[in-house]
Amino acid sequence: MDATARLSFTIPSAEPALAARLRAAVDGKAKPPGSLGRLEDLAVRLGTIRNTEAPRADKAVLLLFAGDHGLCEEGVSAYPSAVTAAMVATLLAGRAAASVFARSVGAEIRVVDAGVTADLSDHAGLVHAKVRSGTRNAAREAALTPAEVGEALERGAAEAARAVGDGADVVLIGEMGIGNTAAAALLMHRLLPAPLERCIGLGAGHDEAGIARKRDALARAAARTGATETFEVLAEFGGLEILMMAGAALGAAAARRPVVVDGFIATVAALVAVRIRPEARDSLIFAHRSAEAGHALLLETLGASPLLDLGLRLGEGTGGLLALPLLRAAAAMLSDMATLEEVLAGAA
Ligand SMILES: Cc1cc2ncn([C@H]3O[C@H](COP(=O)(O)O)[C@@H](O)[C@H]3O)c2cc1C
Ligand SMILES: O=C(O)c1cccnc1
Repeated sequence: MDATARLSFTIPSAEPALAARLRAAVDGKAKPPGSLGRLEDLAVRLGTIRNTEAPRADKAVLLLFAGDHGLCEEGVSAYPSAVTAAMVATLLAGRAAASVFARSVGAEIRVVDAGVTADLSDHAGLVHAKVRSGTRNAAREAALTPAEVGEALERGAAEAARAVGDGADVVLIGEMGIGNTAAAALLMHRLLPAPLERCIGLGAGHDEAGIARKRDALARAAARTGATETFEVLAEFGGLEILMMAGAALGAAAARRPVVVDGFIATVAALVAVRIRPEARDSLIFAHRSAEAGHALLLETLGASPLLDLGLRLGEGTGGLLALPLLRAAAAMLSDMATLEEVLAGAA
Protein backbone atom coordinates (compact mmCIF):
# COMPACT_ATOMS: atom_id res chain seq x y z
CA MET A 1 0.00 0.00 0.00
CA ASP A 2 1.42 3.40 -0.82
CA ALA A 3 1.87 6.18 1.69
CA THR A 4 -1.07 8.22 0.35
CA ALA A 5 -3.52 5.38 0.95
CA ARG A 6 -2.16 4.70 4.44
CA LEU A 7 -2.63 8.34 5.43
CA SER A 8 -6.28 8.20 4.54
CA PHE A 9 -7.67 9.65 7.78
CA THR A 10 -10.15 12.45 7.30
CA ILE A 11 -9.72 15.99 8.53
CA PRO A 12 -13.23 17.10 9.53
CA SER A 13 -14.35 20.47 8.24
CA ALA A 14 -15.54 23.18 10.60
CA GLU A 15 -19.20 23.93 11.17
CA PRO A 16 -19.89 26.61 8.50
CA ALA A 17 -21.72 29.16 10.69
CA LEU A 18 -19.33 28.86 13.64
CA ALA A 19 -16.73 31.41 12.53
CA ALA A 20 -19.41 34.12 12.19
CA ARG A 21 -20.79 33.29 15.66
CA LEU A 22 -17.29 33.39 17.16
CA ARG A 23 -16.60 36.76 15.51
CA ALA A 24 -19.86 38.13 16.94
CA ALA A 25 -18.92 36.78 20.38
CA VAL A 26 -15.51 38.47 20.23
CA ASP A 27 -17.11 41.73 19.06
CA GLY A 28 -19.56 41.54 21.97
CA LYS A 29 -16.86 41.37 24.66
CA ALA A 30 -16.30 44.24 27.12
CA LYS A 31 -14.00 46.23 24.81
CA PRO A 32 -14.26 48.34 21.68
CA PRO A 33 -14.68 46.04 18.64
CA GLY A 34 -11.29 45.21 17.12
CA SER A 35 -9.32 46.60 20.07
CA LEU A 36 -7.52 43.32 20.71
CA GLY A 37 -6.22 43.34 17.17
CA ARG A 38 -4.88 40.08 15.82
CA LEU A 39 -5.61 38.32 19.12
CA GLU A 40 -9.27 38.51 18.06
CA ASP A 41 -8.52 36.63 14.82
CA LEU A 42 -6.52 34.09 16.80
CA ALA A 43 -9.44 33.53 19.18
CA VAL A 44 -11.82 32.95 16.24
CA ARG A 45 -9.36 30.53 14.67
CA LEU A 46 -8.92 28.56 17.91
CA GLY A 47 -12.69 28.25 18.32
CA THR A 48 -13.07 27.20 14.69
CA ILE A 49 -10.32 24.59 14.90
CA ARG A 50 -11.72 23.10 18.14
CA ASN A 51 -15.30 23.50 16.87
CA THR A 52 -16.39 25.22 20.09
CA GLU A 53 -17.35 28.66 21.39
CA ALA A 54 -15.17 28.15 24.48
CA PRO A 55 -11.74 26.93 23.33
CA ARG A 56 -8.87 26.15 25.72
CA ALA A 57 -5.15 26.08 25.10
CA ASP A 58 -4.17 24.85 28.56
CA LYS A 59 -2.40 21.54 27.97
CA ALA A 60 0.25 21.98 25.32
CA VAL A 61 2.56 19.22 24.09
CA LEU A 62 5.65 19.98 22.02
CA LEU A 63 6.50 17.00 19.82
CA LEU A 64 10.21 17.51 19.19
CA PHE A 65 11.48 15.14 16.51
CA ALA A 66 15.20 14.46 16.11
CA GLY A 67 16.97 13.05 13.06
CA ASP A 68 20.26 13.05 11.18
CA HIS A 69 21.08 13.76 7.55
CA GLY A 70 23.41 11.93 5.16
CA LEU A 71 23.84 15.30 3.45
CA CYS A 72 26.14 16.29 6.32
CA GLU A 73 28.86 14.24 4.56
CA GLU A 74 28.94 17.14 2.07
CA GLY A 75 29.61 19.74 4.78
CA VAL A 76 26.15 21.39 4.54
CA SER A 77 26.24 22.30 8.25
CA ALA A 78 28.93 24.05 10.23
CA TYR A 79 28.34 21.47 12.97
CA PRO A 80 28.94 17.69 13.01
CA SER A 81 25.99 15.26 13.08
CA ALA A 82 27.04 14.17 16.59
CA VAL A 83 25.57 17.44 17.90
CA THR A 84 22.07 16.06 17.19
CA ALA A 85 22.45 13.22 19.73
CA ALA A 86 24.21 15.53 22.19
CA MET A 87 21.30 18.00 22.00
CA VAL A 88 18.79 15.16 22.45
CA ALA A 89 20.58 14.30 25.70
CA THR A 90 20.52 17.97 26.70
CA LEU A 91 16.79 18.20 25.95
CA LEU A 92 16.14 15.06 28.01
CA ALA A 93 18.18 16.57 30.86
CA GLY A 94 15.93 19.65 30.69
CA ARG A 95 18.74 22.04 29.81
CA ALA A 96 18.22 23.03 26.15
CA ALA A 97 16.61 26.32 25.09
CA ALA A 98 13.34 24.48 24.38
CA SER A 99 13.50 22.84 27.83
CA VAL A 100 13.79 26.09 29.73
CA PHE A 101 11.16 27.84 27.60
CA ALA A 102 8.77 24.89 28.04
CA ARG A 103 9.15 25.14 31.81
CA SER A 104 8.61 28.88 31.73
CA VAL A 105 5.30 28.57 29.84
CA GLY A 106 4.13 25.28 31.34
CA ALA A 107 4.30 22.98 28.32
CA GLU A 108 5.34 19.34 28.04
CA ILE A 109 8.09 18.28 25.64
CA ARG A 110 8.16 14.81 24.13
CA VAL A 111 11.49 14.18 22.43
CA VAL A 112 11.12 11.61 19.65
CA ASP A 113 13.99 9.76 17.99
CA ALA A 114 12.85 9.92 14.36
CA GLY A 115 16.21 8.89 12.91
CA VAL A 116 19.25 9.95 14.92
CA THR A 117 22.43 8.20 13.78
CA ALA A 118 23.61 7.40 17.31
CA ASP A 119 22.07 4.50 19.24
CA LEU A 120 19.83 6.21 21.81
CA SER A 121 18.03 3.05 22.95
CA ASP A 122 19.13 3.42 26.58
CA HIS A 123 17.88 7.03 26.94
CA ALA A 124 15.05 7.06 29.45
CA GLY A 125 12.29 9.51 28.61
CA LEU A 126 12.95 9.41 24.87
CA VAL A 127 10.19 8.24 22.52
CA HIS A 128 11.78 5.55 20.34
CA ALA A 129 10.43 5.81 16.80
CA LYS A 130 13.65 5.58 14.77
CA VAL A 131 12.85 4.74 11.13
CA ARG A 132 16.52 4.39 10.20
CA SER A 133 19.88 5.74 11.42
CA GLY A 134 19.93 9.02 9.54
CA THR A 135 18.92 9.59 5.94
CA ARG A 136 21.09 8.63 2.97
CA ASN A 137 23.19 11.37 1.35
CA ALA A 138 20.74 13.15 -0.97
CA ALA A 139 23.60 14.64 -3.02
CA ARG A 140 24.34 11.06 -4.19
CA GLU A 141 21.11 9.05 -3.90
CA ALA A 142 17.53 9.19 -2.66
CA ALA A 143 17.54 9.98 1.07
CA LEU A 144 14.72 7.55 1.87
CA THR A 145 12.74 4.69 0.34
CA PRO A 146 9.01 5.21 -0.26
CA ALA A 147 8.36 2.77 2.61
CA GLU A 148 10.51 4.85 4.97
CA VAL A 149 8.61 8.00 3.96
CA GLY A 150 5.30 6.31 4.80
CA GLU A 151 6.69 5.00 8.12
CA ALA A 152 7.89 8.47 9.17
CA LEU A 153 4.59 10.17 8.30
CA GLU A 154 2.59 7.49 10.10
CA ARG A 155 4.74 7.52 13.23
CA GLY A 156 4.46 11.30 13.42
CA ALA A 157 0.67 11.08 13.11
CA ALA A 158 0.63 8.40 15.81
CA GLU A 159 2.59 10.64 18.21
CA ALA A 160 0.08 13.46 17.67
CA ALA A 161 -2.82 11.05 18.27
CA ARG A 162 -1.15 9.88 21.49
CA ALA A 163 -0.65 13.47 22.69
CA VAL A 164 -4.31 14.24 21.96
CA GLY A 165 -5.33 11.03 23.75
CA ASP A 166 -3.35 12.27 26.75
CA GLY A 167 -5.40 15.47 26.77
CA ALA A 168 -3.39 17.92 24.64
CA ASP A 169 -5.41 21.02 23.73
CA VAL A 170 -2.57 22.24 21.51
CA VAL A 171 0.17 20.37 19.64
CA LEU A 172 3.45 22.14 18.88
CA ILE A 173 5.92 20.76 16.35
CA GLY A 174 9.67 21.23 16.61
CA GLU A 175 12.91 19.60 15.54
CA MET A 176 16.57 18.92 16.21
CA GLY A 177 18.71 17.66 13.36
CA ILE A 178 22.07 18.94 12.22
CA GLY A 179 21.87 19.55 8.46
CA ASN A 180 18.10 19.85 8.39
CA THR A 181 18.00 23.39 6.96
CA ALA A 182 19.66 21.83 3.88
CA ALA A 183 17.04 19.09 3.51
CA ALA A 184 14.29 21.64 4.21
CA ALA A 185 15.67 23.96 1.49
CA LEU A 186 15.54 21.13 -1.08
CA LEU A 187 11.96 20.25 -0.13
CA MET A 188 10.88 23.89 -0.32
CA HIS A 189 12.61 24.33 -3.69
CA ARG A 190 10.84 21.35 -5.25
CA LEU A 191 7.43 21.48 -3.52
CA LEU A 192 6.73 25.21 -3.58
CA PRO A 193 8.39 25.37 -6.17
CA ALA A 194 10.94 28.17 -5.83
CA PRO A 195 14.46 28.76 -7.19
CA LEU A 196 16.94 26.86 -5.00
CA GLU A 197 18.93 30.01 -4.12
CA ARG A 198 15.84 31.52 -2.50
CA CYS A 199 15.49 28.49 -0.21
CA ILE A 200 19.05 28.30 1.14
CA GLY A 201 20.05 30.12 4.31
CA LEU A 202 22.79 30.15 6.89
CA GLY A 203 21.15 27.51 9.08
CA ALA A 204 22.94 27.23 12.42
CA GLY A 205 25.64 29.57 10.99
CA HIS A 206 28.19 29.54 8.17
CA ASP A 207 31.22 31.47 7.00
CA GLU A 208 31.67 32.29 3.29
CA ALA A 209 33.29 28.94 2.48
CA GLY A 210 30.64 27.08 4.45
CA ILE A 211 27.67 28.64 2.66
CA ALA A 212 29.39 28.06 -0.71
CA ARG A 213 29.79 24.35 0.21
CA LYS A 214 26.14 24.15 1.20
CA ARG A 215 25.00 25.80 -2.05
CA ASP A 216 27.18 23.49 -4.13
CA ALA A 217 25.97 20.31 -2.38
CA LEU A 218 22.32 21.33 -2.68
CA ALA A 219 22.73 22.22 -6.36
CA ARG A 220 24.10 18.70 -6.95
CA ALA A 221 21.25 17.11 -4.97
CA ALA A 222 18.68 19.11 -6.93
CA ALA A 223 20.34 18.29 -10.27
CA ARG A 224 20.38 14.56 -9.44
CA THR A 225 16.57 14.26 -9.68
CA GLY A 226 13.74 15.96 -11.52
CA ALA A 227 11.12 14.67 -9.08
CA THR A 228 8.16 17.00 -8.48
CA GLU A 229 5.45 14.61 -7.21
CA THR A 230 5.10 15.12 -3.42
CA PHE A 231 5.95 11.61 -2.19
CA GLU A 232 8.83 11.25 -4.67
CA VAL A 233 10.26 14.58 -3.51
CA LEU A 234 9.99 13.45 0.13
CA ALA A 235 11.93 10.25 -0.65
CA GLU A 236 14.58 12.12 -2.66
CA PHE A 237 15.40 14.70 0.00
CA GLY A 238 14.02 13.20 3.19
CA GLY A 239 14.43 14.46 6.61
CA LEU A 240 12.94 11.89 8.99
CA GLU A 241 12.25 14.53 11.65
CA ILE A 242 10.71 16.79 8.97
CA LEU A 243 8.39 14.01 7.78
CA MET A 244 7.41 13.10 11.33
CA MET A 245 6.54 16.76 11.99
CA ALA A 246 4.37 16.69 8.84
CA GLY A 247 2.68 13.48 10.01
CA ALA A 248 2.13 15.00 13.46
CA ALA A 249 0.54 18.08 11.90
CA LEU A 250 -1.83 15.84 9.92
CA GLY A 251 -2.63 13.74 12.99
CA ALA A 252 -3.35 16.80 15.14
CA ALA A 253 -5.46 18.42 12.39
CA ALA A 254 -7.51 15.22 12.11
CA ALA A 255 -8.19 15.49 15.86
CA ARG A 256 -9.13 19.18 15.48
CA ARG A 257 -6.23 20.44 17.55
CA PRO A 258 -4.32 23.63 16.68
CA VAL A 259 -0.83 22.86 15.39
CA VAL A 260 1.71 25.49 16.42
CA VAL A 261 4.42 25.65 13.76
CA ASP A 262 7.92 26.83 14.73
CA GLY A 263 10.48 28.26 12.26
CA PHE A 264 11.80 27.47 8.80
CA ILE A 265 12.16 23.70 9.12
CA ALA A 266 8.82 23.19 10.86
CA THR A 267 7.16 25.40 8.23
CA VAL A 268 8.56 23.17 5.48
CA ALA A 269 6.99 20.24 7.38
CA ALA A 270 3.73 22.21 7.44
CA LEU A 271 4.03 22.69 3.66
CA VAL A 272 4.45 18.92 3.28
CA ALA A 273 1.31 18.35 5.37
CA VAL A 274 -0.66 20.84 3.26
CA ARG A 275 0.53 19.23 0.02
CA ILE A 276 -0.68 15.85 1.33
CA ARG A 277 -3.98 17.17 2.75
CA PRO A 278 -4.78 20.80 1.80
CA GLU A 279 -7.50 20.98 4.47
CA ALA A 280 -4.78 20.63 7.17
CA ARG A 281 -3.95 24.32 6.49
CA ASP A 282 -6.94 25.42 8.61
CA SER A 283 -5.37 23.94 11.77
CA LEU A 284 -1.93 25.53 11.40
CA ILE A 285 -0.90 28.47 13.56
CA PHE A 286 2.43 29.97 12.55
CA ALA A 287 4.37 31.06 15.63
CA HIS A 288 7.05 33.33 14.23
CA ARG A 289 9.03 34.62 11.30
CA SER A 290 12.49 33.06 11.43
CA ALA A 291 15.63 34.92 10.38
CA GLU A 292 16.44 31.98 8.07
CA ALA A 293 16.40 33.12 4.42
CA GLY A 294 13.52 31.43 2.67
CA HIS A 295 11.11 31.52 5.59
CA ALA A 296 9.42 34.74 4.48
CA LEU A 297 8.67 33.36 0.99
CA LEU A 298 7.45 30.09 2.47
CA LEU A 299 5.10 31.90 4.87
CA GLU A 300 3.83 34.13 2.10
CA THR A 301 3.07 31.17 -0.13
CA LEU A 302 1.16 29.49 2.70
CA GLY A 303 -0.76 32.73 3.29
CA ALA A 304 0.57 32.82 6.85
CA SER A 305 1.01 35.88 9.11
CA PRO A 306 3.12 34.60 11.99
CA LEU A 307 2.40 35.83 15.51
CA LEU A 308 5.94 36.88 16.46
CA ASP A 309 8.93 38.40 14.71
CA LEU A 310 11.84 38.16 17.13
CA GLY A 311 14.72 37.34 14.80
CA LEU A 312 14.82 33.77 16.13
CA ARG A 313 16.66 31.12 14.13
CA LEU A 314 17.06 28.23 16.54
CA GLY A 315 14.39 25.62 15.98
CA GLU A 316 13.66 23.02 18.73
CA GLY A 317 10.09 24.41 18.80
CA THR A 318 11.32 27.48 20.69
CA GLY A 319 9.23 29.95 18.66
CA GLY A 320 6.11 27.87 19.23
CA LEU A 321 6.70 27.81 22.97
CA LEU A 322 7.12 31.60 23.03
CA ALA A 323 3.84 32.05 21.11
CA LEU A 324 1.89 29.72 23.39
CA PRO A 325 0.90 32.42 25.94
CA LEU A 326 -0.79 34.30 23.08
CA LEU A 327 -2.92 31.26 22.26
CA ARG A 328 -3.85 30.88 25.91
CA ALA A 329 -4.77 34.55 26.22
CA ALA A 330 -6.88 34.43 23.03
CA ALA A 331 -8.71 31.30 24.20
CA ALA A 332 -9.33 32.80 27.66
CA MET A 333 -10.66 36.00 26.09
CA LEU A 334 -13.25 34.06 24.10
CA SER A 335 -14.09 31.65 26.91
CA ASP A 336 -14.00 33.76 30.09
CA MET A 337 -14.23 37.49 29.34
CA ALA A 338 -17.40 39.47 30.20
CA THR A 339 -19.58 40.86 27.43
CA LEU A 340 -20.17 44.59 27.08
CA GLU A 341 -23.86 43.86 27.65
CA GLU A 342 -23.07 42.30 31.04
CA VAL A 343 -20.90 45.27 31.97
CA LEU A 344 -23.56 47.81 31.05
CA ALA A 345 -26.19 45.81 32.98
CA GLY A 346 -23.88 45.86 36.02
CA ALA A 347 -23.68 42.08 35.94
CA ALA A 348 -19.94 41.64 35.45
C1 LIG B 1 24.08 23.50 19.46
C2 LIG B 1 22.91 23.55 18.51
C3 LIG B 1 21.62 23.48 19.02
C4 LIG B 1 20.53 23.57 18.15
N1 LIG B 1 19.22 23.53 18.38
C5 LIG B 1 18.60 23.66 17.23
N2 LIG B 1 19.47 23.78 16.23
C6 LIG B 1 19.08 24.02 14.84
O1 LIG B 1 20.20 23.94 13.97
C7 LIG B 1 20.12 22.81 13.11
C8 LIG B 1 19.93 23.26 11.68
O2 LIG B 1 21.00 24.02 11.20
P1 LIG B 1 22.00 23.41 10.10
O3 LIG B 1 21.17 22.94 8.97
O4 LIG B 1 22.90 24.54 9.76
O5 LIG B 1 22.75 22.26 10.78
C9 LIG B 1 18.95 22.00 13.60
O6 LIG B 1 19.36 21.04 14.53
C10 LIG B 1 18.07 23.05 14.22
O7 LIG B 1 17.16 22.51 15.13
C11 LIG B 1 20.71 23.71 16.77
C12 LIG B 1 22.01 23.77 16.24
C13 LIG B 1 23.11 23.68 17.10
C14 LIG B 1 24.51 23.73 16.54
O1 LIG C 1 13.98 28.75 11.57
C1 LIG C 1 14.41 27.72 12.07
O2 LIG C 1 13.65 26.86 12.55
C2 LIG C 1 15.89 27.47 12.10
C3 LIG C 1 16.78 28.27 11.45
C4 LIG C 1 18.11 28.01 11.50
C5 LIG C 1 18.57 26.92 12.19
N1 LIG C 1 17.71 26.13 12.82
C6 LIG C 1 16.38 26.38 12.80
